[in-house]
Amino acid sequence: MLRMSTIIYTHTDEAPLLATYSFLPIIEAYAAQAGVEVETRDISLAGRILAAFADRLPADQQVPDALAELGALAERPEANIIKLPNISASVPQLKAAITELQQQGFDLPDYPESPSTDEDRETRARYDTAKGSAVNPVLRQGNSDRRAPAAVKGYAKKYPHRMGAWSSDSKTAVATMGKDDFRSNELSVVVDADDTLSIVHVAADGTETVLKDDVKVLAGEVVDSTYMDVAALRRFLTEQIARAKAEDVLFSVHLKATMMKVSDPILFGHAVQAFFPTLFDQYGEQLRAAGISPNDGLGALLNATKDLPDGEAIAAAVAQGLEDGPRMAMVDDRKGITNLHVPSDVIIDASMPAMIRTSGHMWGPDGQEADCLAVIPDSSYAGVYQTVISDCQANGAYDPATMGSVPNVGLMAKAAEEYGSHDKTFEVPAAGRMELRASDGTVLTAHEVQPGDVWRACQTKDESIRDWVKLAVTRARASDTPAVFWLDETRAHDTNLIEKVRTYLGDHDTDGLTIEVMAPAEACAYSLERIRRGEDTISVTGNVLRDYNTDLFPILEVGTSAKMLSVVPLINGGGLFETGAGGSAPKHVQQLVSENYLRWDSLGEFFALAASFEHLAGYADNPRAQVLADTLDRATGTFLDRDKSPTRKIGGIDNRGSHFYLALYWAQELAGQSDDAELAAAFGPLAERLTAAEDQIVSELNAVQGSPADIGGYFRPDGEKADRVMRPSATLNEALASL
Ligand SMILES: NC(=O)C1=CN([C@@H]2O[C@H](COP(=O)(O)OP(=O)(O)OC[C@H]3O[C@@H](n4cnc5c(N)ncnc54)[C@H](OP(=O)(O)O)[C@@H]3O)[C@@H](O)[C@H]2O)C=CC1
Ligand SMILES: O=C(O)CCC(=O)C(=O)O
Ligand SMILES: [Mg+2]
Repeated sequence: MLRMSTIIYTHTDEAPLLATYSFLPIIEAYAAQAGVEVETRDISLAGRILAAFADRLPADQQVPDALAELGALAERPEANIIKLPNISASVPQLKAAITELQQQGFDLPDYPESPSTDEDRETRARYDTAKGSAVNPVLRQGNSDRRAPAAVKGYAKKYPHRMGAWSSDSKTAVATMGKDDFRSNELSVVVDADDTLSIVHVAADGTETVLKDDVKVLAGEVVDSTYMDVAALRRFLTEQIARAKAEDVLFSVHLKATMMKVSDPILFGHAVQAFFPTLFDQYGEQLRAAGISPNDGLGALLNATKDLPDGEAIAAAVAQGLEDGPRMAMVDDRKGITNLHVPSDVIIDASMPAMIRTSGHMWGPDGQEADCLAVIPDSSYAGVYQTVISDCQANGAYDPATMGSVPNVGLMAKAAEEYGSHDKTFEVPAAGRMELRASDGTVLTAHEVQPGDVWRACQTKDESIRDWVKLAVTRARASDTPAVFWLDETRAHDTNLIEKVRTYLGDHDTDGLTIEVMAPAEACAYSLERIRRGEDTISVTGNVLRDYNTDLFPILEVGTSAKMLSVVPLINGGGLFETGAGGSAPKHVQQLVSENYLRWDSLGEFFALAASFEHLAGYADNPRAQVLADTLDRATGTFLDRDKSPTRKIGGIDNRGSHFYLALYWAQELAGQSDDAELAAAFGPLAERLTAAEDQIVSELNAVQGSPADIGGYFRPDGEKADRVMRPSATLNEALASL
C-alpha cells in the first residue's frame, strides 16, 4: 500500500532514463519539502527481461516485476504515476539487450528464434512478454488527453522552428492498398452479454483448430475481426517498388512494428522479401535454417551472413537488390542503414510527420534529401497522411508562428482497438476459414483465408467508449474548442462506434458545443483548413489515430512531440502522467556516449510533473503539492520564455543545463510565493544560492562536453557511472543537498 502522498516516477530507457539521473534528484529534493515522497520503479526493457527470469537468477540478481505492480496500481484510485517513454523492443533490440545483460554477468538464455523444445518455447514466451509495446497497454487504464500547453504554443509563435518549404511539383505521395487489407476486410459486432469467445480455424477439409478460447468480452463491447490478404499485399508491394523506381523517388515503408508487435513485423518481412525477390527464392531455405527471418530486417540478415556457407553470395545479392531497386530511404546513409534494416527504426507515427516537416523529403543513399513514396499498406488511416501531403503541395508548408492546434482525445483504455490485438493475431496456418465464435457456438464473424494471411481480432470495451465520449465533451467545454470524432461510417468498426458515440453524447450537456463526426481524411482536411486560419480543433480518435495525431500535429506545430502535455485520467480515479508524446530518441544516447552531450528536451517531464502534483493535491488533500504545481507551471513558463531548452549543438546548455534552469526558476517561484510561508522560507536560501552560482554551475555543466562519456551499458547503464556523468556540477549537487 502506498502512502497517500506518493508519486511513482518510472525508470525507463535510453534518453529519458539518462535525463532521469539528472532531473530526479531535483524532483526528490523539492517534493520532500511538501511531504511528497517520490518512489521509482524500473520498467526498462532490461528490468523487464530480468523480472521475467527472476526465478532462474541468483538471489542477488533478482528484480521484482515492477510493471505488474504498476499495472495493478493503475486500477486503484491512489495511483499517481509519471511514465517516461520506454523502448518497445523489436526482436533485434531484444536480442541486443539480452547480449548486454549476459555480458554484465546475468546467466540468461539466448532468444530462441525458432523454438523446438518445450524449454525453448517457455523461454521464448518469457522473452515475448518484454517484446514490443509491453508497458503502455498495461499502464494505460484510461483514455488519453494530449495537447500542447498554451505556454508551448506561445513559445512556438515567439521562436518558430524551422519548417521545410513545399513546392507544388513535389512528387511525394502515400501508397496504400485500399482493398484486401485490414480496413476493407473488417467485420464488427457488438456483443449483448458477457461471454468468452473463441477463435477457430476451420481447414478446407473441415478440421477445426482452436487458436484461442479465452477471449473474455463484456456486454456492450465492440469486437472486430479482419485480415490482411498477403498475396494482395505482396502484389501491392511489388507494384510500389516498381512505381518508386519509375517515378525516381525514394522508397519507404511506414509501419508500427513496435506497438503492432505481432502483425507489423510480418508485414515488414513481406516488404523485405518483395524488395529482394530473388534473394529469398535462392537462399530462403538456408536463411530459415540459420534462424534468420526477413521480419527482423536486413540488418539482422546481413549480420548473420558471415556465419553462413553462402554468406558472401547473400551479401552480394543484397547489394545487387539495392542496386536494381528504387533508391531506398535511409535511416543513416553514412552507415548504409536503410529503411528496411530494422523493423523498429521507421515507426509511422514519428517518421511521417518528420518527413512532412522536411518538405516531404526523406534521406537518400547519397545523403541528399529527396521526394519519396511512403508505403502504408493498410488503408485504415493512410488517407490522413495523403491529405496533409496534398494540402502542403497545394498551399505550402504550415507556419508555426500562426497555425492553430489539434489536441487529441484518444480512445485508449483497456487496450482498446488494434493496439490490444496481439494475443488475438495469427499468421494463418492453412487455407480455410477463421471464425470468431460465441460460447454457444454462434459464429460472430467468419473470413475465408489463405496460408500466411494475417488475421486479427480487436476488442473495445463499452466502458472505455463511454469514458472517451465524456472526456471529449469535457475537453471541448474546458477549452471552448470544436471537437471532431474521426470515424468513418463506411468502416465496420467505426459504424458501431458512431452509434455508441451518438448515444453517449446524449448523457452530456453539449449545448453550445460544436461536435462533429467525420471520416479520418475528411476530418483531417477540415482541421487543416482551420489550422491555417489559426483555429484549434480537437481530434477525438481511436487508439491508432491517437498515436499518429499526437506526433503529427505537435511535430508540425511545435517542432517535436516532446513538448506535449499527455495525461491519462485513469478510469478508477488515479492519474497516469506521460511525458511528451514521443519516444525514447535512441540517437540522443549515441551523442551522449560519443561527446557527452544530451539533447533530450525534458519539457514533457516538467508538464507531467506539474500535472501529477496538481492531481496529488486534490487526492491527498495536500495544499503544498498544489503550491509545487503552481510554482512549477510558472517556472516552466519562464523557462520557455527565456528559451532554456537544450541547444541544438554542443557548446550551449544541454539537458543537464536545462534542468538547472528549471530548478533555479522553480526555487525562485517557491521562495517568492505567499501561499505557504514555510515553503517560501525553506526555498529562500536555495533560490539565493542557485541565483548567485548560475555562471559557476553552467560552466561546470558545460565543461564536460566534447569527450566520450562512459555510462557502462546501453540497455542497463551502471547507476553510479550514469549518475556521475549526468550530475557533473558539484556546486549544483551541494546546493540541492543543502535543502
Ligand atoms: N510513450 C512511449 O513509451 C513511446 C515509446 N516509443 C519508443 O521509443 C523508441 C524510439 O522511437 P522513435 O519512433 O524513433 O521516436 P522518438 O520520438 O524517440 O524519436 C524521433 C525523434 O523525435 C525527437 N524527439 C523525441 N523526443 C524528444 C525529446 N524529448 N527531446 C528532443 N527530441 C526528441 C527527435 O528528433 P528531432 O531531431 O526531429 O527533434 C527524435 O530523434 C522506440 O523504441 C519506440 O517504440 C515511441 C513513442 C512513444
Ligand atoms: O507503446 C509504444 O510502443 C509507443 C507508444 C506511442 O508511440 C504513443 O503512445 O504515442
Ligand atoms: Mg506515438
